[in-house]
Amino acid sequence: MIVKHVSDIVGTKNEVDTPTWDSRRLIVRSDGIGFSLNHTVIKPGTETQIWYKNHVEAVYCMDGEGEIEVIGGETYPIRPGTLYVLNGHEKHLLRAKSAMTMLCVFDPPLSGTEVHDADGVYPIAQD
Ligand SMILES: CC(=O)NCC[C@H](N)C(=O)O
Repeated sequence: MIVKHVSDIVGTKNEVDTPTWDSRRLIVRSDGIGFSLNHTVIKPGTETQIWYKNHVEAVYCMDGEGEIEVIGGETYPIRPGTLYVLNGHEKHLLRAKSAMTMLCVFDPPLSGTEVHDADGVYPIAQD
């Protein structure tokens, strides 16, 4: 059994704070359970280009408002209760009108320290 509190993660290498989002990696690859889970805050007034070509990500919005634009596709509003799953590895733009608190699940799991590369991609974790 694994029990953690987000305060155990804040300020460690498994909190990744970028100009557009702050991600607390609650469950990581080394936990050995086959997926990872982040508590992520998307900063208000930001836009982030993302492409999880190596992962499937499920995102559940718990607070805040914004939108996701699939590049070459549709734009969907995000509000508390919205779930989206990037099961087609869609390139997208994530925009936050207000601070959005998101629960993010990744398969395969993140090692915990990943940041986006220039294309918005995370590598496949090796450690
Ligand atoms: C919702 C989203 O994709 N945010 C970008 C950060 C990422 N999900 C993470 O928490 O590592």
